[in-house]
Amino acid sequence: MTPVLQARGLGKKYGRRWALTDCDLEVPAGHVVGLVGPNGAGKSTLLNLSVGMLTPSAGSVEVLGGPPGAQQAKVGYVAQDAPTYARLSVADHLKLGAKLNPGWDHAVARRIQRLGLDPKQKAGKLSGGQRAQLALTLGLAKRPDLLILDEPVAALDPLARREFLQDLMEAVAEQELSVVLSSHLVSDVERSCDFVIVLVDSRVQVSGEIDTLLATHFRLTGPRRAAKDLPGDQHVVTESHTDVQSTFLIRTEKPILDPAWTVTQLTLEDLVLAYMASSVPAQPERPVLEVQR
Ligand SMILES: Nc1ncnc2c1ncn2[C@@H]1O[C@H](COP(=O)(O)OP(=O)(O)OP(=O)(O)O)[C@@H](O)[C@H]1O
Repeated sequence: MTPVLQARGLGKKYGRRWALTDCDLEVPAGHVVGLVGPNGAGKSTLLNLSVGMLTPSAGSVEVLGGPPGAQQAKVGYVAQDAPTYARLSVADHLKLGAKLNPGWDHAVARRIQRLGLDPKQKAGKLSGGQRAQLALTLGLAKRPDLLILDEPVAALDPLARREFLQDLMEAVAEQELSVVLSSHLVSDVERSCDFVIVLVDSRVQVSGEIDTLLATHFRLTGPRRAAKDLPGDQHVVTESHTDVQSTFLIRTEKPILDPAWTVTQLTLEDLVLAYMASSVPAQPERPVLEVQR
């Protein structure tokens, strides 16, 4: 099956600064993909490259098997600022969407009603969260094969955020939709995604199906030992030591046989934070990934 998103050596620089570097990715169809990373990591840059709003400075990206922008009817994109037409009413947006998109889902009006949005209200007069709801609803109603959402729930209140992510998961199950959504909240990704891409400081640190990643990453705690003395199949993501004890977060496909270790399973949050910590030395002022429940 054609991957919905495939990047090879993809990079983008603004002036002299790389916002995305050496990005190799393959995202299979049928997933809700969480693109997670702190502010300024390069998430929007990757998404904008994927929809053809930016051109790469290096490498290439394919969307649904073709160049970005070639299959506009099949790709839905909601940018970070939830763009809408300020002077058009909510109802006008639905009419316009129906005219422009052959596969338009006319049941969308019910969702607008459920959200309590007044069809006569001009989009410019909606609150930030309401505007985001409108933009996301239009994105879903287009019934694309791939929906790309940049920080889709950032402006929503906690209940609306939960409901939207639930709607998204239902749409994926019903419409054979694939979704790539960016977030700096691990909890959003934990709740709604089954595939994760961790992007830190312009580089993809790890990507894959969440179940597979959690089944191959472990925390080992035991008597002090150097990383070089671990078996070759155990890739160290992070390590910390006291005088007598070592803790490693490792990735391995093989069973851990050494009885000296206490082996602990990781949560997604543990895994994401470990890859973030492994990417750069700690700096007090650097932005951190929010963990919010
Ligand atoms: N148009 C631009 N011109 C110059 N630099 C830019 C531009 N857009 C983004 N950048 C820089 O590229 C880097 C990555 O930005 P990007 O917006 O992709 O990050 P992000 O992960 O989406 O961040 P956030 O979570 O804050 O939205 C940042 O250092 C940012 O300052």
